[in-house]
Order: sequence, then C-alpha cells, then structure tokens
Amino acid sequence: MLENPIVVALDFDNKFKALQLVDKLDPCLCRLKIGKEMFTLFGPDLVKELQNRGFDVFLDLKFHDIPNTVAKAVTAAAELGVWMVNVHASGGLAMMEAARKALLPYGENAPLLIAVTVLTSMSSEELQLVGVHASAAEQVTRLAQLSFDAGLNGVVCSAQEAHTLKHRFGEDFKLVTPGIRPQGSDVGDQKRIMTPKSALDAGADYLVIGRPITQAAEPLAALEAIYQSIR
Ligand SMILES: O=C(O)c1cc(=O)[nH]c(=O)n1[C@@H]1O[C@H](COP(=O)(O)O)[C@@H](O)[C@H]1O
Repeated sequence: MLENPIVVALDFDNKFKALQLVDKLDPCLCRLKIGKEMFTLFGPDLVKELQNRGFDVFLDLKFHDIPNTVAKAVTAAAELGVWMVNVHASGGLAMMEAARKALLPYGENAPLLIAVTVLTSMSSEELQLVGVHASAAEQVTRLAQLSFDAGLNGVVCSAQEAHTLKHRFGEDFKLVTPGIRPQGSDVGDQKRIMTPKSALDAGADYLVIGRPITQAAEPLAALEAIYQSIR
C-alpha cells in the first residue's frame, strides 16, 4: 500500500465550513481533493490555504478541451504546486499527450497527471445513451489504454475495474478510485462502489472518499476508522 492513500473529497459551497472540517483532519492521514464547485467559488487562494495547512492537493477539474487549452490549464495547475491534476481521457490521445508534454519542464515537481475514464456514476445503460455501445468495464479499459499510451501517470476508475487495470498496466500506473463506501454507509449517487479495504486489495492506489467522511458527525473519527480498516 502507498503512503497516505486516502484522498478526502472536499465538496462544499461554504469556505468556512470546509476549513472547519479540514482543521479537524490530519495531513498525515489524508490528502485533499478540490473539485469544480469549490475551485469556481474560491479559486487558487483556497488551494494555497490548504497547502499552507500541510495538505497535498488534488485539483480535480477534469479538463476536457482542445490540446492547446488543456496543456495551458495543466501548466497553470503545476504553477499552483498541486500534487495531482486530471483530464478526461475521452478528450483523446493528442489532448493527453499535450498535457503530459506541458508538464515536462516541471520535472520531479510536476503534479501527477491522471485521466478520468468512465465516471463512477455512469452505468452501462447510461453509456448507451451517450453512444457508447460497450460495457462500462470495456470502456474503462479502452480509455485506460489510451491514457497509458499517452504516458499519463494513471487513471481515475471505479475500484471494480482496479484488478483488471493493475494487472494490465502494472504497479507504476496509479489507480485513483472514487465510489468508495465503508460498510454500512450511504451509497448516494454512486453506482460502481467498493469498501476501502476491498478497493486496495483489488489494486487501487488512492481512495477518493467524500461524504462518508465530510458528512460524518465526527469526521476525524470516520477518517481514522477508515485508516484503521486498511492497515
Ligand atoms: O474524478 C473524481 O474524483 C471522480 C470521478 C468519478 O468517476 N467519480 C467520482 O465520484 N469522482 C469524485 O469523487 C468524489 C466522490 O465523493 P463521494 O461520493 O462523496 O465519496 C466526488 O468529489 C466526485 O466528483
């Protein structure tokens, strides 16, 4: 298991509440993920505030645009000093290659560049509706192969696909898995879910966990319980 595999998804519309929660968490036990909602509301200042508190930040903006635009966007993320940044693999090979090349000047300080395959909220039926006539698992493998060929550091996928992808692409290709639900917690809008322990056993490297921690009555206790369950 990698050091510090838990990434807490901060999905809040209120900065004060988010920082109140963050101040209850421990950077030795987790990293933090900022997504579209918080970045749109609070911008790079929030990223800095989290970094100043000692947390690694995953900037989850899922870039999907023409190659030049995405290359510039990941450069801006690298300038912010984030630990991880992501793009949509469905943006294509040229887009992902442009993003990877844009990070070369940052060397060892470059953020990990990860591609989203098929969102964990998508079922195979929903994929059909957007014109993908393959199962979710097949589409994930196809997009992961494209991300691997583009030289990315790994993919976001559901833990249910982790075993196949780890076997196919090897240890160095990192698997970031949302849709993680500790036993007994609310599934919410997620479709392809797994418990933290089973996800790691299946080959996941990083577990993205939001509501089971952020909406818990005792967030640090929830984080610690998950941490204990995977030791
Ligand atoms: O890229 C992501 O982080 C992501 C990809 C995906 O396929 N599914 C997914 O749920 N996510 C994110 O992971 C987090 C999951 O949060 P919870 O469902 O509250 O644990 C949210 O911030 C989502 O935006």
